[in-house]
This record gives sequence, structure tokens and C-alpha cells, in this order.
Amino acid sequence: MPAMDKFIAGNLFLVGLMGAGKTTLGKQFASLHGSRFYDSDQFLCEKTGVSIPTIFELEGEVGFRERESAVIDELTRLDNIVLATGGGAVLRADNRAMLRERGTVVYLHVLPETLIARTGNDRNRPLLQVADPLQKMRDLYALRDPIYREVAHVLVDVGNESLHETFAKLQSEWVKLNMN
Ligand SMILES: Nc1ncnc2c1ncn2[C@@H]1O[C@H](COP(=O)(O)OP(=O)(O)O)[C@@H](O)[C@H]1O
Ligand SMILES: O=C(O)C1=C[C@@H](OP(=O)(O)O)[C@@H](O)[C@H](O)C1
Ligand SMILES: [Mg+2]
Repeated sequence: MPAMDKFIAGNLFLVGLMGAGKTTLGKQFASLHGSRFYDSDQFLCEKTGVSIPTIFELEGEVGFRERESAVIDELTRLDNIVLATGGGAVLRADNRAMLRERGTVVYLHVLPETLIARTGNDRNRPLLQVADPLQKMRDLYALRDPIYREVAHVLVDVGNESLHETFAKLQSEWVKLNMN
């Protein structure tokens, strides 16, 4: 993982695969710290008035990624926010640069089996509507894990544990960062 050369105390950006807990933990973390919470997917849905599956259906993944980039640019310019990104937001180099330069990026690292146990029946994630969601998640993990590691300032290793436990790990990493 690269050195924390551009650490900015104010913004926390969460990255990781679908089901890692970015949205759930981000909301809780923001509420505890009195910061504003944003979720790039929710923001996009509010902007367009339609769901993520509908955007995929109408414009394909390419269209979704275009919109997602614009949202990442808009939201990462804000100060003192917690942002839950969509799992694929790190795929574009320009998004990665925005995230790394405008805040502290935390990778919630979770293994595919655990992720699928959490998201398996969810109809709201178009990429998982396939015959073998576990294999799909393994493929996404193989492709993206190195990218998350590259973009993140900090990795939080999440096992098969409670939400409460992961929240405590995230909190402890944040405290460590702010003591440096
Ligand atoms: N240890 C944990 N950390 C984070 N989420 C967990 C944990 N255990 C169970 N969950 C559940 O997993 C789901 C994660 O979903 P979500 O927050 O939408 O993830 P993401 O935004 O990263 O796709 C939530 O339903 C959450 O309650
Ligand atoms: O990993 C991905 O490519 C995606 C993750 C989703 O967000 P979550 O990571 O919050 O599930 C959402 O942005 C979209 O379905 C695509
Ligand atoms: Mg989410």
C-alpha cells in the first residue's frame, strides 16, 4: 500500500466490494462523528429519480460508470463528509485519483464467501443477478482486490464478524490516523 502522503483528516471515503458494509458502516460512522453521510449510489438515484438496476437496464454498465464518475467528482469536493462509494467506483483511474487526493480512503476487505452470504438474495445489485453469484464475486475479488489496496490509505480486515466488531475496527483505525 502506498505511503499516506496525501492524508486529509476531514473526509472518509469507504471502498470495497458489494456487501463489504460501506453503506451501513458509513452511515453509522457519520452519525457518531456528526459528519454528513453520502452514498454515491443513493445520490445517483436521487438525482436521476430511478434505481441502480434501472440505470443498468437503460444505459448499461458503461452509462452507469459515466454517471458514477460525475457523482464521485461532485461529492469528493465536499469537506468533512463520509462517503460510501459503489463497489466499482475505483475501476476508473480518474476516480481513484479524486478519492486518494481528496480524503482518507479506507478499504473494507472482506472475502467473497462472506460477501455472498450477505448479498446473495439482493435484487438491487445488477452484477450479482447471474447463475453463480459466488463465482462472480470471486472473479470481482480477483480483479478488484489489488485496485482497492492500491487506492486505499488504510485496509480494515473484516472477518466473519458482527457489524459492531467491524465498526469498532473502523473507529480504531480512524483514531490512529488522527493521532499521526
Ligand atoms: N461485520 C459486518 N460489517 C459490515 N456489514 C455487515 C457485517 N455483518 C453483517 N453485515 C451486513 O452486511 C450488509 C452490508 O451491506 P451494505 O452496507 O449495503 O454494503 P456495501 O454498501 O458495501 O455494498 C448489511 O446488511 C450489514 O448489516
Ligand atoms: O461493485 C459494483 O460494481 C457495484 C456496486 C454497487 O454498490 P455497493 O458496493 O454499495 O453494493 C453499485 O454501485 C452497483 O450495483 C455496482
Ligand atoms: Mg453500498
